[in-house]
Amino acid sequence: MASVLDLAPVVPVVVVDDPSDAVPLARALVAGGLPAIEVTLRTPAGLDAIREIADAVPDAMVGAGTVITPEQVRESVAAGARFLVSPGWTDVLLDAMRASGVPYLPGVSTTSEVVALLERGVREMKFFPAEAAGGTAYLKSLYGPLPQARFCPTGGIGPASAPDYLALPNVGCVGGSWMLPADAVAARDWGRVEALAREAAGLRGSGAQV
Ligand SMILES: O=C(O)C(=O)C[C@H](O)[C@H](O)COP(=O)(O)O
Repeated sequence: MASVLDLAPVVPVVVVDDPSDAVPLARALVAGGLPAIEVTLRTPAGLDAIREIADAVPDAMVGAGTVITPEQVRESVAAGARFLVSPGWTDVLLDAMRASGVPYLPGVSTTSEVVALLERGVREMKFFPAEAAGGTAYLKSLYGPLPQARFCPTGGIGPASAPDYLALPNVGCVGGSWMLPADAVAARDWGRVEALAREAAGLRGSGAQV
């Protein structure tokens, strides 16, 4: 199964309020070079947005974020989600994600959660909330004892800090919403979203960090 961490260096995290924004927004992200898109289920429009992007933007790889129940796992996959991301995990949620047939990233923020996932055979995780939970320093510290765990840090990351995360050997990609500023989305300024996506797609690791 393809790894979510290797889809793209930057995964935009999208909160859709108006379902009619979903397709133009996804087109702008894809045009800017960010094809892997996490649409959160935080808003009621989330599932419809996934469905519309899956149907109308074939070059996008749309996934579902904020997945916290087995029902949301099933609904997301039925709507066309090609990967699943959760902010945290339980065994119930993990079982449903495993059974979904699509790649998934359970969320962690502590060492014990990482160890518990490794114990269950899962090596790829979301690190959330990245900045608040310790940022790059925390991930560097985890790499010593737990080099087999790989992460997609998300939460509070922007264009200035993303290269520092991407330079870490245990980071496959970063997630974030910085290329979707609320005022640009409200104004339906898809050109600005595309330009910010292009900048984000050009970000790479800033050099060896460990
Ligand atoms: O909705 C979820 O499932 C989450 O886990 C939270 C999001 O991934 C982050 O809130 C995005 O982070 P920002 O780039 O700080 O906006």
